[in-house]
Amino acid sequence: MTQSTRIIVALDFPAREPALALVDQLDPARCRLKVGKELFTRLGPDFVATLQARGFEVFLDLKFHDIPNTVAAACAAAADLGVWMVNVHVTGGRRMIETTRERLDALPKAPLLIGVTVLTSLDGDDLAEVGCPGEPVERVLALAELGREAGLDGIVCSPRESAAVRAALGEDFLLVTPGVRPSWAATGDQKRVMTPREAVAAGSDHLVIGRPIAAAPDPLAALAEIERELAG
Ligand SMILES: O=c1ccn([C@@H]2O[C@H](COP(=O)(O)O)[C@@H](O)[C@H]2O)c(=O)[nH]1
Repeated sequence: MTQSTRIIVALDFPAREPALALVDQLDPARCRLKVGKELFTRLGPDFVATLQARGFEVFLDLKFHDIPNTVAAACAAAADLGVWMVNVHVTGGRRMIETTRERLDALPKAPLLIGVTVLTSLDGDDLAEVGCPGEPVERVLALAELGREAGLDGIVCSPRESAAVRAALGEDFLLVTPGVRPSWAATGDQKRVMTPREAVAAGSDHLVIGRPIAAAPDPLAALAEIERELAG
C-alpha cells in the first residue's frame, strides 16, 4: 500500500454538488472515498455508482447494527453496489457478524467487512455514561478480538488504539482509523485523535479523513500536505 492509498476521504456533504466539487479535484490513485449516512440518505446508490464511474473505490460507512438477518441482508445489498468496504457495529454481537460473514462469503465478490468498536468521538467518561466503564482501549481490544473470531476483516478504532490492537491481533487484520487530525486541523467533535504520521506509526492501515480535507480552504493543498507528512 502506498502512503496515498492509505487515505480514505470522508465525503460528509449535504448535497451532490459540493461533494462532486471535491471529488472532481481528487484522483483515485491518491485516495479512496467514504460515503456515510448523510450523503447516502440523500443521494442513495446512484451516487456510489457516480463515484465508481470516476474510478474510485468506495467505503460505504453505514455502520449497520440490527438483528443478524437484517444486517446480513443489508451487507449483501452493499455488495451488490460493488463497494470496496462495508461496516457493522461489533456490538451487534457474534451471531450478527457470523451471519453476515456467511452471507458475504456465498457471493462471487464481497466487500471487506469491518466492525466499528468504540466511536472516536467518545472518551472514557462518555463510555461510563452509557454503562461501559473503563478505558476505551480495553473495550476496543475486547471488541476487536470478538470481531476477528466472528469473521471480520478488520475494525474501525481510533489510531490511539492501533498499537495495542496490532500487538494483540497481529498484522493480518485491517485497522481503519478515523480520528485523524493533522496538527493544523481543528479537532471538532473527535476526542481520540492522532496526526496522520502518528497513526501510521501506531499501525493504522487506512486513515479516514473528512473535515481536515473537505472543509479546508484548499482541499487539494490539505491532501498534499497530509501526503507530505506521511512520506516523511
Ligand atoms: O468511530 C468513528 C467511526 C466513523 N467515523 C466517521 O469518519 C469520518 C471522520 O470525519 P472527520 O471530519 O475527519 O472527523 C466521519 O464521516 C465519521 O462519520 C468517525 O469519525 N469515528
